[in-house]
Amino acid sequence: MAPSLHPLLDNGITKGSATFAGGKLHCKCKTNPVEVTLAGNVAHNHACGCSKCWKPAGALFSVVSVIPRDQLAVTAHADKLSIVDESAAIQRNACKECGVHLFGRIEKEHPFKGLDFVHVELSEEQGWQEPQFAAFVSSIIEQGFNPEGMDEVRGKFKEIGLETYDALSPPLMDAIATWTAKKAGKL
Ligand SMILES: N[C@@H](CCC(=O)N[C@@H](CS)C(=O)NCC(=O)O)C(=O)O
Ligand SMILES: [Zn+2]
Ligand SMILES: [Zn+2]
Repeated sequence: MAPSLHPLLDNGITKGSATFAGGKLHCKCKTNPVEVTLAGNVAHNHACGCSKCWKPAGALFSVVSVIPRDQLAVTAHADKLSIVDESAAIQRNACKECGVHLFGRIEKEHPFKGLDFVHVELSEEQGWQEPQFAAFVSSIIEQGFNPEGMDEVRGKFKEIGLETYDALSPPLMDAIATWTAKKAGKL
């Protein structure tokens, strides 16, 4: 059987809505779930194969996107959140009970500072921006995926119309490099 990329990818992609105004994310706790309210749609939604982004059980990839941090509020049970790895650029806030990551925030100087990372599958609302590309695809091997299966994985992304990259997409890599060049006074 073909491996599951992610439930939001395995059966093709559902397009988001241009007029969608946001909604709520919940962790998977049956009682007292952590609630995060997003006051707008997300951007740069993509599949990520890296080892740090939260994935649902059985999925090879995370589906992760960004939203300006001033459009994100923890609206219930914030006390259940804890930062997974304080030393990472992205401080991923996970529910201590169910392990779901509710949001990732960048506090240090970084090209994406000001944006929070979120997983729209934690919402029941429809209309979130659909995944646009697949990032850090080769990183799934680091987590034990058989390298011989990579053609199949990249082929599945191609079938659903997503480009695959082993870092971020070229526009995002260019944005990072531009930020770095400006910081160093080269641009
Ligand atoms: N191969 C590495 C890649 C990790 C990585 O660089 N992840 C990217 C995409 S989420 C990143 O920007 N990480 C910053 C962070 O996790 O703070 C892994 O799988 O752990
Ligand atoms: Zn939870
Ligand atoms: Zn990642």
